[in-house]
Amino acid sequence: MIETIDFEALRRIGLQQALLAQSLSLPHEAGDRLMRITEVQRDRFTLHDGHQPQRAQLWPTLRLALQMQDEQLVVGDWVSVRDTAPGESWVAARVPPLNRLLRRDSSGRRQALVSNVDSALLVMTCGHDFNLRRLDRYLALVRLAGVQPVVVLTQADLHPDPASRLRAVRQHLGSLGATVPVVAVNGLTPEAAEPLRPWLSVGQTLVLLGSSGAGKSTLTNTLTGDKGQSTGPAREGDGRGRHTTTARSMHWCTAGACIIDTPGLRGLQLDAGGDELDSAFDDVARLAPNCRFRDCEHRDEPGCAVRPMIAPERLLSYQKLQREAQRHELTLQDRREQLAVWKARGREAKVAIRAKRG
Ligand SMILES: Nc1nc2c(ncn2[C@@H]2O[C@H](COP(=O)(O)OP(=O)(O)OP(=O)(O)O)[C@@H](O)[C@H]2O)c(=O)[nH]1
Ligand SMILES: [Zn+2]
Repeated sequence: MIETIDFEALRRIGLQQALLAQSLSLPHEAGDRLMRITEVQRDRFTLHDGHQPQRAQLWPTLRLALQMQDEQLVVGDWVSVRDTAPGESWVAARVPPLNRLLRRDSSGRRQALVSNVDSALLVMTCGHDFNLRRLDRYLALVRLAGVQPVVVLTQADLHPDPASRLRAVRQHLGSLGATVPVVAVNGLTPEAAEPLRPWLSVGQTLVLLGSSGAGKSTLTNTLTGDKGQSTGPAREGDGRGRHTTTARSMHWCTAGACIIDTPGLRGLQLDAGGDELDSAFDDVARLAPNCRFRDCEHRDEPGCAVRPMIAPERLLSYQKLQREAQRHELTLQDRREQLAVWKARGREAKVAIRAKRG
């Protein structure tokens, strides 16, 4: 692929050295091109090469490989695209992503949301949508993937005292606050971009997460100058792009960054076991070894080192998510045990058949 690569153009839409290096070891044919997925419609994709968008379908071998690994291609993935005829293009291989936001769907299966992102804007309003427990859930989702979170409180213009909301979030986050910036904006005005500058420069990729009505699309439209995603970073917009958020899609900020808008995630379930969750709640987990009792649940035990240091709401979030993680681990354990039983039965059956045949 290297001979046809326009690195500058790809860098503008988020390509990093590490991904480029990975792409070189993919199986490829002459003429394959490196592109980024900007939208997914089942087995059809919209892709971009930094100059223009293009459509492609999923190459059958790749479809099979993904199916076998229970994986999906998502917005943000880098892929190689192969043309077999004019107007007939295929996604032939995926560059292993640097990171992915993962959740579990209602049947407990792992589902990727987006990949290869640098930062995640956790969007909620200063008003009715303000919810610290939900914020903790999103925060864990993002920290589990090693992605930089930024809390964005929208509708600051409608709230009598947005500064009090900022304070509430900072208090809630406690020691974690040092690594999680919190800003309040009016998403309808261009000034909303100001406090977000550090995450908006060329080559960066950010994703917007939050419930429906939190102001994600409004912020996207403001940051992209309402250009919409069909136009791409190198061309001027025609204003057609305004979308309703029913699917994830990548857009281009006027300041240069790539931005992925997502629909609200109702009933978000994390894809993490207890230990992984501890790493996402390191503010809590770090203190736990100092509790008097090794199995302290940080509720009303004497000598608890966690409770005095962590905001009560955040501790509740941690305990709730830990319970979910443990249930998830149990389900996985059940499945493994079930599988072992089936395998054993299969072996017994084979033995019985052989014995019968003599
Ligand atoms: N006054 C004011 N209104 C805002 C602000 N941000 C969003 N709104 C309004 O709030 C409503 C919801 O905003 P959206 O951007 O559609 O919310 P969303 O998060 O994209 O919602 P979904 O697309 O359903 O996921 C819209 O009517 C916006 O105009 C803001 O900062 N100030
Ligand atoms: Zn404790």
